[in-house]
Amino acid sequence: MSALAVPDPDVRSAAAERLAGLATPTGALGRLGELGVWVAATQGVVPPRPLDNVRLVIFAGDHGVAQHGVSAYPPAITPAMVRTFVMGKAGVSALAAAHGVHVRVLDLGVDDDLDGVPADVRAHKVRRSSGAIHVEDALSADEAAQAFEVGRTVAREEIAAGAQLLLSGDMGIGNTTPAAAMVAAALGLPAAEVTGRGTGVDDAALRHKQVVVQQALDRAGDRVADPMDALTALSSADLAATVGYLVQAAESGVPVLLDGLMSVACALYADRIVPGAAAWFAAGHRSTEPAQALALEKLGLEPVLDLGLRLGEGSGAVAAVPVLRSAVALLRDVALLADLMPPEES
Ligand SMILES: O=C(O)c1ccc[n+]([C@@H]2O[C@H](COP(=O)([O-])O)[C@@H](O)[C@H]2O)c1
Ligand SMILES: Cc1cc2nc[nH]c2cc1C
Repeated sequence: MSALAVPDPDVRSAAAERLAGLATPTGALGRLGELGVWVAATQGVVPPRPLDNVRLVIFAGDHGVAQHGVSAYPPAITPAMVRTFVMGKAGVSALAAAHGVHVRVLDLGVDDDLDGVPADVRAHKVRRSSGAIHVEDALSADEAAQAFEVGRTVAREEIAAGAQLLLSGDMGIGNTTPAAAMVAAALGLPAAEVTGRGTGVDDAALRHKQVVVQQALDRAGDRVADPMDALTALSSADLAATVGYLVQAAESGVPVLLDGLMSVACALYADRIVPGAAAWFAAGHRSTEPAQALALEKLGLEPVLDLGLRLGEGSGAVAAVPVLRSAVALLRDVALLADLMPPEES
């Protein structure tokens, strides 16, 4: 792979200079100022263009581990929610409608034929459910590569549709278990430090979930040193596709707003596969999952929002879109102080 471009450093400097010259007190725009500079650098232009075409892809799949007491909800929720996204009635659908974000949902590994769901949603299925990671690999190496390529292709399609900002979302009962294992494997941490309550498991189920995550890590062993092998052992079709999507966005120089644990765990792997990819990512929100916080820290990303959200679906990323648009509006539309003041007598 050729070296990854970074967001334009000259444009970043020019944007920082414009920010410093706005008719606002120095530093008064706080994070909004920094975000505007980041968007300008990713676009390669000052002032940045308005983010009119923002596109979310929700990667859906089931997880064998969900049959083993790690979630507060049954796997049947996954296909039900895919149908709900298609109807535009999920939590993320309401947010996306409110904020003018285009939503696409893709089945990578839902354990259901999804009869009656539009063909484009079903066209990328890699397999029905992924392996139960504490006892078997999530995927074959070929399936991992196939899912990764689907993610890349989907990102290219979204970019061809004019995406100025891409968002990644997830749907899959049980997916906080593989995502936590992915983060533990990447950071060399034990299960106890990364495992969270997901959809809200009780104390006993949380302890069991920790054991399951540790079994998965022990089973995968040294293979986690290679990121694609780690995805084969510990992820799923939907998560491997998300990694490919994020890699392609970074390689295409399109900025990404990340969501909760699954999105950020996949960003960690995108940055392992293509070092420097994280420069193209911003964190939409802080989820309640400990592994998400650990992965964000490793990536050097500070979340825009901290609302106690743990919905997934891309909801935290969509909720942060108005903040990013605000940042762009300020850097575009505020006068320069120098234009308002008569030149100083020398
Ligand atoms: O985004 C997050 O950080 C997040 C945290 C907890 C739960 N979720 C969502 O809930 C589901 C996974 O939770 P669980 O308990 O089944 O592993 C999945 O559909 C996710 O979208 C998402
Ligand atoms: C209802 C429901 C909606 C979701 N959206 C993302 N994960 C979810 C899990 C459940 C249980």
